[in-house]
Amino acid sequence: ITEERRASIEVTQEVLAYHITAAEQEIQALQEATIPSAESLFILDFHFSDFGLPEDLTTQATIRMFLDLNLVQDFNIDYKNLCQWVLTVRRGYRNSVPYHNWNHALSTAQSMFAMLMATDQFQTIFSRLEILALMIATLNHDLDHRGVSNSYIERSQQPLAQLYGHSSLENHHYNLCLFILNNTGSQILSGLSSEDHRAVLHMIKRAILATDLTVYMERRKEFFSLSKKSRVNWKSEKKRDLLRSMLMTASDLSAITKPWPEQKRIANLVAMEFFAQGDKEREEFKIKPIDIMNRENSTRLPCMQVEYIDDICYPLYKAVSRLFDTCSPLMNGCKKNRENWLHLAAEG
Ligand SMILES: CCCOc1ccc(S(=O)(=O)N2CCN(C)CC2)cc1-c1nc(CC)cc(=O)[nH]1
Repeated sequence: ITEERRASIEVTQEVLAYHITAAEQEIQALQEATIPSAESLFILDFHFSDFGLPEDLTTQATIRMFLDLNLVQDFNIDYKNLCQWVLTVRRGYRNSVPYHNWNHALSTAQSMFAMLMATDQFQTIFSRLEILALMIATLNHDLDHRGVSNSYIERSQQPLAQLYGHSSLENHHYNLCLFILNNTGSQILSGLSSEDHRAVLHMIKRAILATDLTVYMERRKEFFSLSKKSRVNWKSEKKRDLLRSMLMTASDLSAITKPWPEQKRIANLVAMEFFAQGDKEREEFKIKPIDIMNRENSTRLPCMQVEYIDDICYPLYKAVSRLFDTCSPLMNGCKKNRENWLHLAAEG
């Protein structure tokens, strides 16, 4: 694309970065708040739901995760910068989008937190830097999501498609993540050596790009065969990169593992977003939207969910549980929801 096109998109990102920087008194309030314990916030539970959690407690829960993973002291993170960073990341999400909003980001980060805290092996497999990268990546992985898929963006020739080509959304999410990390007042990585700083940014980028489902589908075969081995040598960076990517997807899709009332509620938000995109495609491109985005197919939603579980979700949770049995609640929750959706599909 032309230079001025690139420049104008960069300006848009600058303007966006300015608008999402948190307000001073908000930072003050979070900084002075007494952060509740992980137990009182239920953030150690695989069945955690942030439904009904007041906004200010969602940011406090995020701080609690960083504190309990010892990331604040391990990386000398300035506490005020951490507060500003969390509030700015939260503002980076669009609350006008039904599903891909701050609640999804928090839930994704909490699923990663629950897996890391439940599984002693992760404490030995992953370095402190890798754990920092996973927590930053889960919170930032859908920043500024517009509620439409890559294919829509690429088809509508939106600036993001011209700027990034494929995985356009995930590249945008990473670029905003980088913007916020470089923003004065939210530079939580300023205490890292330049070598650690470069390494953690590389891992954050890899982790955010891994949340593109097409990337997951390409790489999962190798992970599934790893999961059938009796022992895995996680010393290899390549294997750990693959594991980090798979755990990103397991966290990203974790709504499918939640107790039925929560899964039902979330699925309706996902459907709202998909159907809204379908409506846009119908009027903008005069095309019939694909099945899952076609509002007329809402009766087919239960069997779409069964397919989604069989094709995308369950195989992943089965492989993760085979390697790390402490994560089996995710597989069991997913299996239970398959029965729930199948029951609804049968009612028809
Ligand atoms: C609930 C409304 C219908 O929801 C779906 C319908 C179909 C499929 S799909 O597996 O066929 N497939 C996925 C990859 N796309 C590129 C093509 C379509 C997935 C979902 C779904 N996705 C998410 C993740 C956002 C969460 C969720 O609960 N359900």
